[in-house]
This record gives sequence, C-alpha cells and structure tokens, in this order.
Amino acid sequence: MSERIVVVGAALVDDGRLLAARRSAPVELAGRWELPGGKVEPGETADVALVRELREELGVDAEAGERVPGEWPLRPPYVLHVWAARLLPGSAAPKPLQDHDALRWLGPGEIWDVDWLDQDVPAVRQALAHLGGLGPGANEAPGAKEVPGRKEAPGA
Ligand SMILES: Nc1nc2c([nH]c(=O)n2[C@H]2C[C@H](O)[C@@H](COP(=O)(O)OP(=O)(O)OP(=O)(O)O)O2)c(=O)[nH]1
Repeated sequence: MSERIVVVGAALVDDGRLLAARRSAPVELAGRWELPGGKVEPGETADVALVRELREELGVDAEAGERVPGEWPLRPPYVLHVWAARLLPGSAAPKPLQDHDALRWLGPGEIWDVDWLDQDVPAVRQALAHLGGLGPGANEAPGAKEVPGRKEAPGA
C-alpha cells in the first residue's frame, strides 16, 4: 500500500578505498557522511539512477556493479539500496559539486573515521562484507585500470 522510493547509494571503490561524502544539506543531515547517490526517478532503473547521480553530484563517469544485498529504511517513504560502483577509465576525480561539501577516500583502516549517517552504518558494513573488504583487487574488474601515461602501441 505505502509507496516506497528507493535511494541508491554507491559503494564507489577505487584503488582499495571507499568514497565517503559529507552532506551539506538539509540541516538535520549536514556534516554527516554518506554514500553518494540519490533518489531513483520514476521510470528509471537503479543502476541508471546511480550513474546519473554520481555524474551530477561528483562530476565523474562511473558504472554500477552488483547490488549489495539488503535494504535500509530511511525517513518514510525512502529506503536505501547500495550498489558497488567504479570509476570508468578517464573519469575525472570526484569533486563535491552538489549536496556535499567534502569527500574522503577511506582506506581499509579508515572506514569508521568519519561520522556516517546512522542509517548508513549497517549499509556500509554490509557493502564491505559483500565486496570482501577493501583488500587489493577486492572490487576491481580485470583490466579495469589503465596505467596513466602508458598507451597501447599501435600494431606494428
Ligand atoms: N544519497 C544518499 N542519501 C542518503 C543516504 N543515507 C540517507 O539517509 N540518505 C537520505 C538523504 C536524503 O534525505 C535522501 C536522498 O536524497 P538526495 O538529496 O541524496 O537525493 P536526490 O539527489 O535525488 O535529491 P533531490 O533531487 O530531491 O534534491 O536519502 C546515503 O547513503 N546516500
């Protein structure tokens, strides 16, 4: 009966680190840290919404990976779903363009150094469990990374 609106959050992992974003609004959430993302719009799939939100909020080109199993209630009618995500080769580095005033890449020993929104704590914990932690290659598709400055030699 009651309508649920899905908010998608990205477990964006790069080089063994998870991106956390500090909200700048609304006041009751400002200063707390979250997984970047936003509401899925009518007619949109979750993975498309995730890529759109990451472009709007952070200025990055990213792709969604797997959904992390689980669902975390936010203020009704919203529920949080989390998806693994990665930056595409050639993407700009994330910048806090919208909704956030700071970003941090958190290494394996730093995940709990930021003041996550209460509802994000179980979601982040589950994301890390699902991704197998942030160890080397934990969330890295083979061949996903380009070595900066190194170009494929054209065929002889
Ligand atoms: N993106 C995101 N939102 C979260 C998380 N945890 C959490 O409680 N929220 C809340 C904050 C907001 O009330 C709501 C998502 O709203 P949003 O402001 O990020 O979404 P949006 O960009 O689509 O918003 P808008 O177009 O309506 O301004 O969910 C989280 O990890 N990521």
